[in-house]
Amino acid sequence: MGICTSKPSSPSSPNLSPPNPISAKSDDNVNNTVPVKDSRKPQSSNVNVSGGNSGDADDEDSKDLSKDLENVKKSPFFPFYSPSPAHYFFSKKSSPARSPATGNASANSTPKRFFKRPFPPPSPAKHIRAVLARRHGTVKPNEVAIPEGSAVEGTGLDKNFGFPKNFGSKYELGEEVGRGHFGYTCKASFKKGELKGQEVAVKIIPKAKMTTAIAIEDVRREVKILRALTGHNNLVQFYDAYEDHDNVYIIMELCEGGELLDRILSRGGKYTEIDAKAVLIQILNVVAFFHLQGVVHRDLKPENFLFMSKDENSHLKAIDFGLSDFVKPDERLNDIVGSAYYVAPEVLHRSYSTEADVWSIGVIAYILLCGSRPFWARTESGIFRAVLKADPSFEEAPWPSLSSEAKDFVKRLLNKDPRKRLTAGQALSHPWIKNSNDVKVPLDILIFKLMKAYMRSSALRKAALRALSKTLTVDELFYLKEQFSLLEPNKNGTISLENIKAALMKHATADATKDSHIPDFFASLNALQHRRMGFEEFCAAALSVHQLEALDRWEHHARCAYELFEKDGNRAIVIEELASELSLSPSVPVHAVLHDWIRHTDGKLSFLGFVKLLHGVSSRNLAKTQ
Ligand SMILES: Nc1ncnc2c1ncn2[C@@H]1O[C@H](COP(=O)(O)OP(=O)(O)OP(=O)(O)O)[C@@H](O)[C@H]1O
Ligand SMILES: [Ca+2]
Ligand SMILES: [Ca+2]
Repeated sequence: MGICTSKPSSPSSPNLSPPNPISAKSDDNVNNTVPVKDSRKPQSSNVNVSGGNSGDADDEDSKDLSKDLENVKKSPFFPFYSPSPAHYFFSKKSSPARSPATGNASANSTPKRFFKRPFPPPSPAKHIRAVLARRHGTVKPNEVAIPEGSAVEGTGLDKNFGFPKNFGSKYELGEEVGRGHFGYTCKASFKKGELKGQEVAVKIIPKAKMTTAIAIEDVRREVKILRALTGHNNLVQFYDAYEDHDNVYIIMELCEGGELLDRILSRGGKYTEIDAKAVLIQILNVVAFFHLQGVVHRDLKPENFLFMSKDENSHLKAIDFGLSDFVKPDERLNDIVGSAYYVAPEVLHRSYSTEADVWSIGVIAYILLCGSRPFWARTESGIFRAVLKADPSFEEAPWPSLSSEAKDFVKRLLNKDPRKRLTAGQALSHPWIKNSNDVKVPLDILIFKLMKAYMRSSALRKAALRALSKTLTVDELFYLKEQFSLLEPNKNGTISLENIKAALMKHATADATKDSHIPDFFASLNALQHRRMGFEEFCAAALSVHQLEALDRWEHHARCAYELFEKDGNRAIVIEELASELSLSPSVPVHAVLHDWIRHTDGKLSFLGFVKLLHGVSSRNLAKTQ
């Protein structure tokens, strides 16, 4: 498409910056003992929440070590431990790491130190301690967090959910099939009527465990989101919710194939690329669906995906919306939620949205392909440090024998910058995935966010984006073509505001989206009311500059685009006019800020100005860079 002499290379080549081979970080106290916990045992006895303190938990696991080791020795999975690829390389910029030997800073002193013993395989993940502390109220350190059998009355909390109360008369409760931190799940069957004898799953959440308003709100939202999200093949089907004095009962379809975690373990940790892809396609599909509905799951982990049957090729279903929430396209959430091994860096920084789920899928993908966790430490704070600062290794077995596309895929999901991370829809368009059977790229909510920003941009920025869109490669265009066709253009290959509205209404289930975002979104596209958009303009509107910037060939893209912009778009502009094009507020010192954006020889936009313009500027972020 572009006129640059050298075409950008295919994105299938690994294109993320290599890990920083500056120094290795050894996690404090990591000795590779194995904190495997059995999720099937009642967990209240091993939940330790230090009174509302989400900070250092370094002592926490050590207490359980001997028990953990015992569990591991007994574990049938012990022989499958693979050598760990997860040694961490910290960047020069990272804060000094404590050396276990000296307790001193050692960030630059131990290049490429390897852990001597293998990492443990993935084990059931515990929730972040801050999550539990907020949900159970302040408890003393090392105390059992949940006051067993605490009275439902007298707490001052409203534990009425407004659900029907006749669970017992409709269902016959059967054996327990699974257990998590908040609830346990049993089989049940209809007592009478047409469906008599038909089996369902019932997640039972004891009201005694709902000791805070947040815990109660979580259950309300869990049911609300389950009700709102219906009709996806990879989502557990919700039937109804009941309550009585003691419990809430969530009735769902019964998944009889067990958790993805158990399947990973029973396979000895590793999946072939083909098998991993089959799992990841289903996960990405359903997560793209959540995101389009304005729902962020916030607790994606292998325990929260169930197979429908024991069959090898069984369908996978997402479960457990206990920590999920609605999020509007421009909104950022700030509560730290999830399970430590899977939590995204921006969640720990308390400013995140749907991209955080994609990070968790990156962690799952890493585990599927190599059998180890990308970010591991024996303590919660150690895991957090790794998530924030370490680059997972792609150098140890089996990574060298895996395809470069597989590695590129995982790296692009584990990009620490959420703006540069692929979305679920883009991940389904990645070269590693896109040619597999059963891949249908779903409508991506990112397209709408980007189009909204484009419609609000100045004519100059639109011209710059148009130039950049002409440098896109075949692989990048694949995703945009898929998205464009989902908006159902007319015969001339153009889309209107009506097409966009219709596509959103069709792909987003009404219930969920009413609560989230669609009405404001349409308002922002009003400028499209009297015209149609062709594919070329759509590419300019829906390309993500941040994501292109994450590629090795970004410089090339940008230079080519600037050449095109010089031919068709660049023009002489004075600083005041540029400031007004950018709608900068009068408080921005425009001469100081925009000085280098304009070429002094001819008064046109410089390369720097062009790149800045591509990113889109606001008075706020300009003020920040000052
Ligand atoms: N529909 C279902 N069919 C079969 N088993 C199920 C179903 N839903 C849940 N389970 C089983 O029950 C377990 C606990 O359910 P769930 O994950 O919803 O509980 P939780 O207490 O919220 O978990 P967590 O500790 O991860 O927050 C699951 O891991 C799974 O083994
Ligand atoms: Ca769960
Ligand atoms: Ca849960």
